[in-house]
Amino acid sequence: MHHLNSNIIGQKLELYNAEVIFYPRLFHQPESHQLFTDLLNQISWKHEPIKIFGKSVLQPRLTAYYGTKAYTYSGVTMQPLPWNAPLLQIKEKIEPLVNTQFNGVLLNLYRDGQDYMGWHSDDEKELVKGGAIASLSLGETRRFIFRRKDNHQIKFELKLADGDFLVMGGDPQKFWQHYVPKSPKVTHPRINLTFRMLA
Ligand SMILES: O=C(O)CCC(=O)C(=O)O
Ligand SMILES: [Fe+2]
Repeated sequence: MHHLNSNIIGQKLELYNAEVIFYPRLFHQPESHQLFTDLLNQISWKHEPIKIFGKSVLQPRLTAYYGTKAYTYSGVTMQPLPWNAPLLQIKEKIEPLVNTQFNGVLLNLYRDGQDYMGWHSDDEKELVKGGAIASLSLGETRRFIFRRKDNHQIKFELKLADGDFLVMGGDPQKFWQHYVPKSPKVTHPRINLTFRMLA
């Protein structure tokens, strides 16, 4: 059990050398549903390319980036759009909980189970070292899997459902990667937001 600056209690996950705290259903209905709809309508969703081994490839999901600092992610520099109302609504709830201030948020829209995110660590050099990454999931439940970088057989799986909140602190990105696999049976969309602190 982990107690952070409020009476909301999260579960600390037992991941080697990582500080990952899970808050199931931090947001619930009707607020989570209202946020999902507002984000779907008010975020400027784009189908953007990334660079893989120097080649430009469309990402298998829609994305957006908001905040106050530019962010280079998978070889592409994103200029932030200014915070909007639903993002501020979320930011104001999570910042006291995580006891930190975020200046950027990356949004992913998984339109259905064909959309996914490949294995990666969030270790871009412009992220503040040791800064937490705070992830909120809305809409459809999707699998979220960690694996150790030094032994890909060691895995840890979560199902991230509507309103679930996950804080990756300490240095999980150094020892672990994570991904959101395809889920062919899923037909409904999911939105994920990862709040970040950029130097
Ligand atoms: O959709 C998710 O839960 C993960 C998103 C993620 O890993 C990222 O944006 O870096
Ligand atoms: Fe990530």
